[in-house]
Order: sequence, then C-alpha cells, then structure tokens
Amino acid sequence: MENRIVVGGVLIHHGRVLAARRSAPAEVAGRWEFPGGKAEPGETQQQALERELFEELGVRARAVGRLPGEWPIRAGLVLRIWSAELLEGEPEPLEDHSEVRWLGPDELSAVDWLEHDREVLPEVARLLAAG
Ligand SMILES: Nc1nc2c([nH]c(=O)n2[C@H]2C[C@H](O)[C@@H](COP(=O)(O)OP(=O)(O)OP(=O)(O)O)O2)c(=O)[nH]1
Repeated sequence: MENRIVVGGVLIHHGRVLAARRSAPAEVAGRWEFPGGKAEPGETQQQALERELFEELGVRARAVGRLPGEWPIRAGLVLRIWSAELLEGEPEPLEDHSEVRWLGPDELSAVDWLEHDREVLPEVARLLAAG
C-alpha cells in the first residue's frame, strides 16, 4: 500500500514562524508541531496543507515549497514539510491544538517540538534569515 502523506506547514509571517501545541492524541499532546494533517485521496500536498490550516487555525495560507526530507510517523504514514505564507486571518487554535505561538529566529528552541519537527529547525532558521 502507498504511504499516506502528512503535510506540516512552516507558516511564516513578518519574520516569524508559527508553532502549534497539540491537544491530542495522548502520546503527542502538549508537544509543538508545524500545523497540518493528512492529505486526502486525490488532493495535492499543497491543497491538503491549505485546507488543514484553514480548518485547524482559521487562516487562509498558500503553500510555497517543500522543504528537504521525509520522516516516517508510523506504518503507512510519512511526514513532509512545506513552507507557507499567511494570506489572511490570525491563527487561532480552533481544532487539534491548545495554543499557537509565533516564534522569531531566536526563539526556535523555546518550545518542546515533536522530534521530526525539531530536525527541520535549521532549515526554518535559514528561511527566516532569508526573509
Ligand atoms: N500535523 C502534523 N503532524 C505531525 C507533525 N510531526 C509529527 O510527528 N506529526 C504526527 C502527529 C500525528 O500522529 C500525525 C498527523 O496526524 P494529524 O492528526 O495532524 O492529521 P489529521 O489532522 O489529518 O488527522 P485526522 O483527520 O486523521 O484525525 O503526524 C507535524 O509537524 N504536523
């Protein structure tokens, strides 16, 4: 069976990146991630990310480009990370998260990231530095 893809979004706005604190399931609750979710059959990764960011945070965003890397989450599920830009709205933890925070370049290590997400931080720092 083909792997199902989870798309996480490095949402950047005014030089900061959005971190979201998961509220469920129990094994990851309280940890911070790049918000996103599973791509539905027939959906591109960009469409999946834009849909998930609207459902979970209430914002309109545009997926910009995929970051290098791919991380197995569990059998049949792999995580890919995309950068995204905020088009409209202020992110709120509507679904799946208990809190959201904008982090500047000096704050990237200030939250307890999920392991895979932590590996992406050097690339996120480069994106923030590049403006
Ligand atoms: N969204 C997201 N999930 C991540 C990240 N890093 C990471 O290990 N995960 C894991 C946590 C979850 O087990 C899984 C993603 O599931 P999800 O709950 O976000 O997906 P979803 O919104 O489509 O969920 P559902 O509709 O199936 O309930 O991937 C990340 O940066 N973003």
